[in-house]
Amino acid sequence: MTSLEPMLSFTGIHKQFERRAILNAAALDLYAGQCHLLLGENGAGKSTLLRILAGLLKPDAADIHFHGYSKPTMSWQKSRPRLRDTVMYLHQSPYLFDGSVIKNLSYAKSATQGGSHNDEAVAEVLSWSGLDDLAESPAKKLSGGEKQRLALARAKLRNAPVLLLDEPTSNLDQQSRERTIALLASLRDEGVSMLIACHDLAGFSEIANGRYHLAEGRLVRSEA
Ligand SMILES: Nc1ncnc2c1ncn2[C@@H]1O[C@H](COP(=O)(O)OP(=O)(O)OP(=O)(O)O)[C@@H](O)[C@H]1O
Repeated sequence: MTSLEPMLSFTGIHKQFERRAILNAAALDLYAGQCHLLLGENGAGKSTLLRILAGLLKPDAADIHFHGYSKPTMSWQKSRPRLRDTVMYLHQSPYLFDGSVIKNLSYAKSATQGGSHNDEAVAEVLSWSGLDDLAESPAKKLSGGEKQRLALARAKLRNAPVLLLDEPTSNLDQQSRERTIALLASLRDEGVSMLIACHDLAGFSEIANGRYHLAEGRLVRSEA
């Protein structure tokens, strides 16, 4: 599922830390059902950008346009509540609660939909992520790859239209990396818009529709 018009556009993103420009008039579009990679050296500003896009970090300036939404381009501040509803940011090390895998999923669902424990949707994402056998295991004891899959299962439950992922496969072995990438491909095919920060293509090129390269505060886009 692809669409020619972006669902979300950011322009004029500026961010400085201690007078150093990390983002300098950066601009970026996100499309339903498309996956873009965000490439850049260590310290280029990838995590900073993702946190701004997710409504978590205030930029010095940024204009945001939600396509198909009646309001015109808005400032980051005004867009923030809508960004928080639309965009989900997944950390490199997923943040998990004490308690079982299923508790982590049930909580994720109830946070937005008031759902009950162990319902059909939770069972479905457990199966989707290949975590059925670990449903009752403590989430914090999972391997790195299992934690990533749990984070993706939670994201699927929440139905976030946009997912931002910060190095989701770093420190994973080949098999876990492939399983994670397969889940990402499935989310993209369901219409989720994705932006994945990574240092190199690291296996993502097969699911990417295009790339943004961040260097010296500027984002340069290229197609896959
Ligand atoms: N709160 C802050 N205060 C000052 N400087 C910061 C702050 N947060 C990030 N930085 C600096 O901004 C730059 C960009 O950091 P960021 O974490 O966004 O880079 P990155 O591209 O994600 O790096 P990596 O690939 O190593 O994760 C770095 O030089 C970092 O030290």
